Amino acid sequence: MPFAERKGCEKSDSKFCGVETDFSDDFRSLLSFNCDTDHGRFDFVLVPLMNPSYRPSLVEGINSETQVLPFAGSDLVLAPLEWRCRVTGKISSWIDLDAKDETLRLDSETTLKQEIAWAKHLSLRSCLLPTPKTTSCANYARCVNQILKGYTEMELWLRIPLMDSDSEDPKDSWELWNSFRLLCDHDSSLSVALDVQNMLPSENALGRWFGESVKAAIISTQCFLPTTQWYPYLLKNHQKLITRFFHHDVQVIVSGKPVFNLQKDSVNVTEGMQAYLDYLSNLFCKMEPFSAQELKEVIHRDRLHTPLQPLKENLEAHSYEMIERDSVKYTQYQRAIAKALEERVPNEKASELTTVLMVVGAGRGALVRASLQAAKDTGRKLKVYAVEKNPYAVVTLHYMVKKRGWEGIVTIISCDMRFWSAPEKADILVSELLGSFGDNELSPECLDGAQRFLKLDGISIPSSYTSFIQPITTSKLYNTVKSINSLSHFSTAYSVKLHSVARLAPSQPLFTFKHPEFSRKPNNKRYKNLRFNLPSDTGSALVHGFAGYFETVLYGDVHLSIEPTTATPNMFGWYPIFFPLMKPVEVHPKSPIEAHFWRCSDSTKVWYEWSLSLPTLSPIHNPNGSSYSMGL
Ligand SMILES: C[S@@+](CC[C@H](N)C(=O)[O-])C[C@H]1O[C@@H](n2cnc3c(N)ncnc32)[C@H](O)[C@@H]1O
Repeated sequence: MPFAERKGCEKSDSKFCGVETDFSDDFRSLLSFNCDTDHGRFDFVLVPLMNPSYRPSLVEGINSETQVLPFAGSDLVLAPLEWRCRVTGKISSWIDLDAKDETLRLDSETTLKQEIAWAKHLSLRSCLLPTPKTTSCANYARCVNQILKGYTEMELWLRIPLMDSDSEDPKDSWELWNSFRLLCDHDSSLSVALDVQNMLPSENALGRWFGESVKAAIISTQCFLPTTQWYPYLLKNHQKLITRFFHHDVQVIVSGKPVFNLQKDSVNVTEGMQAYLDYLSNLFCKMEPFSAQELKEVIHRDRLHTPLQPLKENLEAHSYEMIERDSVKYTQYQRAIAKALEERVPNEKASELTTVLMVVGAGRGALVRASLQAAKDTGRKLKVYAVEKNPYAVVTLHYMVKKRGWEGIVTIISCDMRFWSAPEKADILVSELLGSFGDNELSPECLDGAQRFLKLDGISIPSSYTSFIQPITTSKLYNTVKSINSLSHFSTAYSVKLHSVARLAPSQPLFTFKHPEFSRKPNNKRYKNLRFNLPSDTGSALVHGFAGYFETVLYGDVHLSIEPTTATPNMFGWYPIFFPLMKPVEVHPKSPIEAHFWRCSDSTKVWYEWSLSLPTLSPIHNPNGSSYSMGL
């Protein structure tokens, strides 16, 4: 029974828990014993499909018609759905396709192909491939790659130890995974099953895996300690790790013999294993339930969206609806406007002076409302111009002004702010033309046009904004872009609610724009190169691209941010932006990443170009905005 359906664990998404078992030729009993009876209630078994003593070279006449391969029972012992949902096939762990011994190598290849063919016959959803014996695993990868290219319905999980603790000279096991998946050209049906042992790598080394395609975590019973009642429990770091796996839809599989809970008289092995499952269920139940907002957003995780272009295209009603739902944004704007009003008009002049405030890009009027509320709260007199170029949003603006009786205070201007001849100058210019990357909805170009009608000592809200970038591992997004099968999609930026990512180094500021900028001729072209160093205990990692964020100073100390370390709490209106790399780049400890970003423009459009110069050179992405640009 999935965790989510267990009593007390009623959460939105179900997580499954499996158990690793030995080979048995009585498959029916094995499954019932581990999944269906009071002895065990696991969701699925990870089990060898073939008798482990089998070696093709030792069997005479294997190809003759009378020879039966030593698989566990016939396909009839389980119903098709049981095979599919309750069994993950474990490919024989003795196989070594890169062995020097030719007989072993050929036996391994034959067995791998036979077992996969059987798993395919049974329509299994997934099979576990044994850990490569060494990093030199080209022949193993070649055979797996042939399988992947021939049959895409089944997932193959490569078993990788989270930490190589056996050898005297421990290697970074991530390298093993990386060699294998590079040889298989990032095939999306190839994933990782991580073996979790007692020793855990550093937090940064662990973090890398959350950007990789990890489908299962196999946790050894040796990781558990006994409570005073001899029930198994995990230490804090293991608890944290397993909870993180739950958050990332990783299936947990318990492996090994039960070590605790053995003092009961009638205890048998599976009752002991049930105690581990109970512990994991409790851990699952202890997770914070999703908030209403998180629940709504789950389906957007790792989904690539085309960033909005509110200047070139008129936003539709549902886009305004989404934008206006984020009440935190408007509260912050209201606070910033209140501050600006108080600074502009001293208390003693509050009843005499009228502040001229222009909301440029007024949309359906939410910032007009926030401005009037700020005026009411501070006791300041206000005259408002609402400038909007989308004629359909203007319809709603008129409706709102009429309904609220604001005709004497609010003037609606249906016009592009860059071309409007204002009848007077403004004290305060309020706008929200910000994209996930700050300037990517062309706020700089629009506000350069609008500052003509701002008084020389006038205030712009926002007063500045800065974009940030950060190198990330995200095999999921990389594979999504790759599946579109066109190089131009690697030269495009996407807005995306990042979930399956590893943030490899702290983000750094990229481009800043300040408003107003009366002192010089506006130049909104930018170029910057940034160096990122991975923390020394991360190990190596693969960079699939850059996550982009923005931070803005609305006024004084009132900020908005989507940069993860300074993010405005409970604000959900913007997802980060993602700049992919055509070819993911391997980064090693102590070798920095050097990224170059350009903001370019011509008379009709603005676009970004990006490239790497370290650790290797990459092509310059999106030259001349050929794949992705923002229309002026
Ligand atoms: C992101 S929406 C924000 C709407 C509203 N201010 C809010 O916060 O709810 C940006 C709005 O600015 C408008 N806009 C963009 N560029 C403009 C321009 N150059 N002149 C006038 N309006 C513009 C768009 O049509 C859109 O309604």
